[in-house]
Amino acid sequence: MSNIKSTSRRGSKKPGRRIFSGREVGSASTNMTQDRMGDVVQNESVFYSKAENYWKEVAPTVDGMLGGYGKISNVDIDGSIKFLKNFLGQGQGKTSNGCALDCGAGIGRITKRLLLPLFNTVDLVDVTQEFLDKAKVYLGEESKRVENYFCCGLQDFTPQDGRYDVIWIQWVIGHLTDDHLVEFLRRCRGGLRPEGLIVIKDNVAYEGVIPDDVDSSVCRDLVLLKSLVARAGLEVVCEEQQMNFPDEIYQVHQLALR
Ligand SMILES: C[S@@+](CC[C@H](N)C(=O)[O-])C[C@H]1O[C@@H](n2cnc3c(N)ncnc32)[C@H](O)[C@@H]1O
Repeated sequence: MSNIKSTSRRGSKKPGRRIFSGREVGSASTNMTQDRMGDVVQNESVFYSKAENYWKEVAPTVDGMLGGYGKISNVDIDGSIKFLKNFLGQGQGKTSNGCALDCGAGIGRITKRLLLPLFNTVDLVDVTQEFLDKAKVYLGEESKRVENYFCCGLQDFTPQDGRYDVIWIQWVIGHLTDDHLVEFLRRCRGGLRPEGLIVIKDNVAYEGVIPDDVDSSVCRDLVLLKSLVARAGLEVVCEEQQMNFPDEIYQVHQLALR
């Protein structure tokens, strides 16, 4: 979720975004659902610059990060804590609690409530400088355990080799083209420590690729998302749907990748 907004079949919205022009996004009747992202993104540089401009206008608040759905933040974070704790610990196959990377971090909503409580240090990366500036205040005293604020598009970002135990990527993959997402995930593999984990948590379409012209993003179905994950040489080791979100928003899935 580049934002939270409307899905096709049940007319849902995605956290992180409004309903598209006040109507269902990507419903079959609007003829906007596509099979491939290439059909949607015709001009890459326009796709990225439109998204950057969109986010520059968004308030640096939890509600802004979640497209007016700030009320779901607690449920989201609780679900993420439960999911992530399955993998953390000491010993064979367990992921350590050294350093995490928050991708498309925004003001640090996830860093504050999920990552800083579980990891010794956290880095943030986001394309919007204003959000990273706000994060330094929003994270308060605990911001002293943030080592880096990288202002960079994920399509251009390379995590430092072997630095991270967990790379958390939430509500941002829709802002990357298919090829850039695959390449970014490959670079993330290089950024992992032994037994490190990548988590994608995002909106999932029922079928096809649903574009959002307002924030310049897409929502992919699970089949496509998993095919991109596989192209990056990663395996889905656990998958779970986030429950207890409002009915009108997209389904949100969390995928643990190694
Ligand atoms: C829906 S918000 C989600 C923020 C955060 N992940 C959360 O869940 O609270 C999307 C974030 O992605 C960032 N973003 C958009 N396109 C990006 C890109 N290409 N690379 C990195 N960040 C991007 C925006 O600036 C914004 O902070």
